[in-house]
Amino acid sequence: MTAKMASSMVEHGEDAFRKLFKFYKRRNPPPDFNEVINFAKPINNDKVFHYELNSSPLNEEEVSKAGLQPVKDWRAFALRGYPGFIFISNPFLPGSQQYWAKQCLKNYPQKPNVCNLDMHMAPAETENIWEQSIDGIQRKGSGKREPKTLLEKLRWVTLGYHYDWNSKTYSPDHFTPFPTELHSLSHRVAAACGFPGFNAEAGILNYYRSDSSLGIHVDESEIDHTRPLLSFSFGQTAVFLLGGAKREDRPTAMFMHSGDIMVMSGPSRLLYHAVPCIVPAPAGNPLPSCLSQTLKSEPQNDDIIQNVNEGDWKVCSWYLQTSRVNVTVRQVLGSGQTFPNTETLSGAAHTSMDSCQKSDEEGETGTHKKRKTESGYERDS
Ligand SMILES: O=C(O)CCC(=O)C(=O)O
Ligand SMILES: [Fe+2]
Repeated sequence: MTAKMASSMVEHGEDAFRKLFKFYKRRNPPPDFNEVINFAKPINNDKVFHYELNSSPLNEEEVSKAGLQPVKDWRAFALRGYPGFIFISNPFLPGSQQYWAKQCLKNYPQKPNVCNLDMHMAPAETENIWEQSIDGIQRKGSGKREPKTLLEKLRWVTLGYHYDWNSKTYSPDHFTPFPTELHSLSHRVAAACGFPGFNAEAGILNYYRSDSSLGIHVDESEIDHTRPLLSFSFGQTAVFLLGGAKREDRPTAMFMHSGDIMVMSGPSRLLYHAVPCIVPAPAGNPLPSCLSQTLKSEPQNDDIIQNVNEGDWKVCSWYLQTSRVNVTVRQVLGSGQTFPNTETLSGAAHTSMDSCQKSDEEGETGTHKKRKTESGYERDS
């Protein structure tokens, strides 16, 4: 292929990744999801194989405190051609996803964490996103058109080292404590996947409404790429596209359901990926059944998982009937590593900014891109 052909393909959005991204993003008529790998169903795909996890570094009690089944019962998969990529099909204990979903919707958007609303609202106005939204949500049943609540306007939240969407860097000057319970969950999942000592230092929560998408990108801002990137999803199902080391490589499509965990490590740590769409919920079944389950036994005081009260769950389940929350957890620095000096950082930022702008979906109105704006990695909603 000539360079001219390649650049014309990019201009017209015709490379394999863009083509598939647009295919799944289309709403009318809805796309055919036949080719999308569904890890929740018996696998009949040559690309997929069972992945053996290592349950020995963890005891059952430890994982159950975080709301996870014993590691030996997890259904973990790998994909041929993607070494280091691990997909764990909902390893959560019945009822425990409610706790994690509530943390994502009620607690993690709270200060000192940073969210998209902070970009154009005064700190006092984004102090109580949850409380401010409750009244509006309760009025919604009245039939009158109510304005969008802050919860519905939430697009992203950052934790720990707060990712700077403009410079595409983390900085030691912009750090707040990483939530301890999410650190514990991540540490345990990473250990089961062969990464003991994982240190959760940065988190990005993405809030997807039914028409949201996330553009093609690579997560390369972390300083140490030998540590895995973990991803947890709650709520509606998404189509996830996992591409190659080159932006235009043809991706593999898979469903990410509520409770699923993805680990991108080794050679897969720096692969291009995207979320072209949220899959419409089946008629009459707006909430995935794993989110309607309740805990089998009363949580103990030293458990991470706690009961979610009825009022809080009412709000969460209303929101999740039309939304998906994804949490990615990252270790930014290797052990003993420190941040490079600012000079080096700003140089690196320029390079990645340029490549990102070239590679994004021009003409896709508002698709959520890795070049983050106030509204997220540029999304549709
Ligand atoms: O929502 C997802 O599944 C992916 C999120 C993601 O790629 C990111 O936050 O970098
Ligand atoms: Fe990502």
